[in-house]
Amino acid sequence: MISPKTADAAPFTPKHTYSTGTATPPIAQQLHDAANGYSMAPAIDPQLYHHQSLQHGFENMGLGENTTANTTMNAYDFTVGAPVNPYAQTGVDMFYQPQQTYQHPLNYHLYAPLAPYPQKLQPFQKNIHGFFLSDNLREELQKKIDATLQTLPAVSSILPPSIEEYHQLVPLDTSNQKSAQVFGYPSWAYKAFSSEDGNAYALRRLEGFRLSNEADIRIIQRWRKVLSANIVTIYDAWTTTKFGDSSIVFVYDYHPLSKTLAETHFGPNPRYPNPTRQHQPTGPIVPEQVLWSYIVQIASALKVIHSAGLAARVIEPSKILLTSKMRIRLNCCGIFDVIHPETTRSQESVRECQQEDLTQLGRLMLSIACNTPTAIQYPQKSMEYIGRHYSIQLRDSLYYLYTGSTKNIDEYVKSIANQAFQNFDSALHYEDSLESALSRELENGRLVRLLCKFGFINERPEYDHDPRWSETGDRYYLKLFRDYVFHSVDENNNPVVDMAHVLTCLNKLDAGVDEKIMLVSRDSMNCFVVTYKELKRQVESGFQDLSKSRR
Ligand SMILES: Nc1ncnc2c1ncn2[C@@H]1O[C@H](COP(=O)(O)OP(=O)(O)OP(=O)(O)O)[C@@H](O)[C@H]1O
Repeated sequence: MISPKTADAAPFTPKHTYSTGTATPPIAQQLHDAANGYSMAPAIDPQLYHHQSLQHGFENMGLGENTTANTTMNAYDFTVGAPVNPYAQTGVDMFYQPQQTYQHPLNYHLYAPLAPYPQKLQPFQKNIHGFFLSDNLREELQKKIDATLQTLPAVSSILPPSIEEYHQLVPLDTSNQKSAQVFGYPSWAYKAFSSEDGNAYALRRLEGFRLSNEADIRIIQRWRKVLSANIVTIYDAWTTTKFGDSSIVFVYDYHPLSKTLAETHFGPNPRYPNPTRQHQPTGPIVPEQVLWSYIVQIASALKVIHSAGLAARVIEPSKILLTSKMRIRLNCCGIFDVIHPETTRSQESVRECQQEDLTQLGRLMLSIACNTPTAIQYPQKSMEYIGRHYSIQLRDSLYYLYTGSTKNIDEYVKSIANQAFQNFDSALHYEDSLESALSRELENGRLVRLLCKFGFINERPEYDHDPRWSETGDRYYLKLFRDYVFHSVDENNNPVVDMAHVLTCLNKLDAGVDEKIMLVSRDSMNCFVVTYKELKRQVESGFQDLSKSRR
């Protein structure tokens, strides 16, 4: 449960800043403040500013301790964040803005969207997507959370309630027909929660496996250190009899809602359906860009694995996970090294396995490009097909791989460097769009806290007889402000449901800006001109009063 104290978080107090580089406000601003009857906010002390603004972030999260004016931390103690003047040594720094002229603190009530801008809008236009995550991304993330938290009480009678530190097992397999094709043992995948850290993990169980030598499992310690964005990280392995047989279980990161490449390309609902459903290559359906992206990502994983003196040995369509948009990861790494330890005992056999990884990569990509898992059985036809529909670079690259002509991963990575750069560029574009999406959510947590305070204060029955809330009382504005924000009507008396208006008003209230608004009484007989600053003061004092009466 979130403590009600969270709403107690220190309010956001922007300070006046002026670009003259001095602490004195411009005359126009002084007149404006005087006319409004407000005293000046304290001038910025550069010694304090940086620390305060950092601290402010924590306070706003309801986590911080109060800062005091005696803080002695020097803003320039922070090497990161202090701007560097590139002209300082050359004597041509007159065009370089000194630090004091930056407008600090930032105007938190203003939204400044980050590129890329999907739609061109006029400066005064805003749409709801400018404030929140896109529906698609939100839905995807929410579904992932749902899948992570899902439990299946119905299976609790079939599966053990816990194994080692893991409990609440949920089967991940999409069918209960198990083949032993890949590992030689039927394998099962489960999601489970760890009681040590509360996180979800994927457990991979090989049914009927007996470990003959305890030392064989130690290789997992080496695999734990193999970290790559294209590998599902492994954590642990142990044998167990809790399933009613002798099984071995491997613990991996859980990636909710992932699909294997087999499910994606050859499953019942393939992403690029083969129109004839025959084991023959068909039309150029999988875009070449997708193929290169897979190749580059798998090559990147292999580079890390081979550099660690290991071999992947699971370049199989059913053992590669598509964990989000165009993101693939090698799954089940390390299992073969435990169940067939003989192949890891000499450098020569490891090298053979590494060579086999490259051949398997060629076979895998051949089958995906030809849209059929059996493409490798017709190498001639498949290559002709690829030659007809894809670039020469792709055709040659696959040919060298699956025929075993590529000597090692380093050589291969060099040969696909141009594709790796393209892939890198796409990844950076995607990162930009995610960062832009993140910035839209930035202020929303703050607004929720403000709304909570507002909810605590407004329309409390015990205020009914409080003179401060009566039509002549000083809190009356808050009531009218609530009407102004949420209950406006248009000229035809229809409700105005405008999220942008609500968010803009709340942001200005939170920042306590000097802007004035006109509030009209419910009977339209009176109107009041009041600043957000004044309203903010009233929200704070209303909330403080409530908090005091709580104690
Ligand atoms: N680490 C993981 N995180 C999330 N989901 C996973 C993870 N590992 C596997 N899965 C999911 O579990 C399901 C079963 O995976 P599995 O590797 O057993 O595939 P399979 O097609 O059943 O292969 P096989 O026939 O070899 O068992 C797949 O849908 C896969 O996406």
